[in-house]
Amino acid sequence: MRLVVGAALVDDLRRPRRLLAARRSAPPALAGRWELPGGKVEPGETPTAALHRELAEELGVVVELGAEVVGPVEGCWPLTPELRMRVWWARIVTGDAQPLQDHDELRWLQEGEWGAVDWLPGDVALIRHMGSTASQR
Ligand SMILES: Nc1nc2c([nH]c(=O)n2[C@H]2C[C@H](O)[C@@H](COP(=O)(O)OP(=O)(O)OP(=O)(O)O)O2)c(=O)[nH]1
Repeated sequence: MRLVVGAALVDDLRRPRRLLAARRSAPPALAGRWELPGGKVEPGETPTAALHRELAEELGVVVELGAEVVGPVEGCWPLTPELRMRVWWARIVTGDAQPLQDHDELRWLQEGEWGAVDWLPGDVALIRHMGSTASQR
């Protein structure tokens, strides 16, 4: 089982309205679908260090992490039989997010429209959960 980390990048950690979605450019089976920026945790790396590294590589940003979006399986969100993801709310503190690596488009989704893009299948339940918790704040 491999651990993936992802960031729910939002405009405001206390009252999230806009969420950043990233469109994958590869591999062909996943290209064109939308995901949270992030990636696999490398051996010897902590999950949050991996997340900061991936966000710098993929988007060119430095972020502040907020609370973890705790998933239903040992705190994780199951993606595939081989992959699980841990997710943190996050806010950009330095930089302007650009699709530098792995993505060909970024989109800030407005409040109430977080489900409006074609998310990877493993993300659908997570995005629905995040939308409902965000709207309760
Ligand atoms: N980053 C990210 N990956 C996701 C999400 N949902 C989802 O199913 N995945 C899957 C897609 C990939 O199979 C896997 C993440 O691997 P990746 O290929 O992005 O990781 P990486 O950048 O570290 O790349 P590599 O080491 O495999 O080259 O998790 C998501 O929301 N964010």
